[in-house]
Amino acid sequence: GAKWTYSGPEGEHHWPKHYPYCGGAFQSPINIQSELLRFDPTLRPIEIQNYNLSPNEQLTLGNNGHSVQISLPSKMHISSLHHRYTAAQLHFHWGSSSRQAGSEHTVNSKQYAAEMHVVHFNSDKYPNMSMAVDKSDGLAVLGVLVEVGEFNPAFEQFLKFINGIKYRDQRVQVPGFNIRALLPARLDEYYRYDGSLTTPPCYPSVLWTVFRNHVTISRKQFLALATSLYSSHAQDSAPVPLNGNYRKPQLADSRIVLVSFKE
Ligand SMILES: NS(=O)(=O)c1cc(-c2ccccc2)cc(-c2ccccc2)c1
Ligand SMILES: [Zn+2]
Repeated sequence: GAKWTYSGPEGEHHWPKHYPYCGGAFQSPINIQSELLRFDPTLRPIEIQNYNLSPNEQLTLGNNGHSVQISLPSKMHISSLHHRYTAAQLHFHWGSSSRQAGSEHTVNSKQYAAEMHVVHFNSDKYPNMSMAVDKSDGLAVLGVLVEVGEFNPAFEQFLKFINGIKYRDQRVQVPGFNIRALLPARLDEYYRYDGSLTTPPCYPSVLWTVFRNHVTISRKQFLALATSLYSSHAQDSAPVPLNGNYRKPQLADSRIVLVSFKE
């Protein structure tokens, strides 16, 4: 589709011109505020299958010009929702070296350094991601808030290859690793709401699960993420740094955010 960016004339305020859903309802991300929360005792712990990948498996690590993403094998899935949601890819949103705040979801207006999204599609009802992406029950995304702190060995499993994908459309193969280790310890504590893709075309097709607990990466790891990549192609004369790739919180309207935990 048409180009879109996170700032300037193709920035998020202009997205609805080419992508009407971006100006519609049920948009993500949102500011998760205490006043919006409602405890829901039916929210079960997230159960994931086959996230522990062998190093013999190869994953594609790529720079799509808007984020760094890792393709995921279809044996990985979420088994605790009403339908099976099969993993497709994971990617990140982050700030910059001068602004260490780049998460999409905020919690009581606190913006974290970065955010990871593990994208899954409803494989019970749709044959592939493309058929699921614009359906109201099509996608389930696991959101993980990332703070700068302790070094994270799991993040290092792909960050160590990031200089191989500096430019748009570059891809490298990396050995599989335990994707579960990228998630917080507790999969039973999370925020839940109906929302959208946070990038164009902004389809309102995402069941959002944002874990209550953040993970940490070291400052050096954050800088690797925030300063290694360009959104421009290798041959482009003017390299455009890739950072600040987060959409700002959208109006929650009358949406309630369900929580799986009491206090
Ligand atoms: N941020 S997100 O989770 O809502 C999201 C989901 C998907 C997505 C991926 C596969 C199937 C369907 C949707 C793609 C992106 C994306 C990020 C950067 C550049 C372009 C697209 C972002
Ligand atoms: Zn995302």
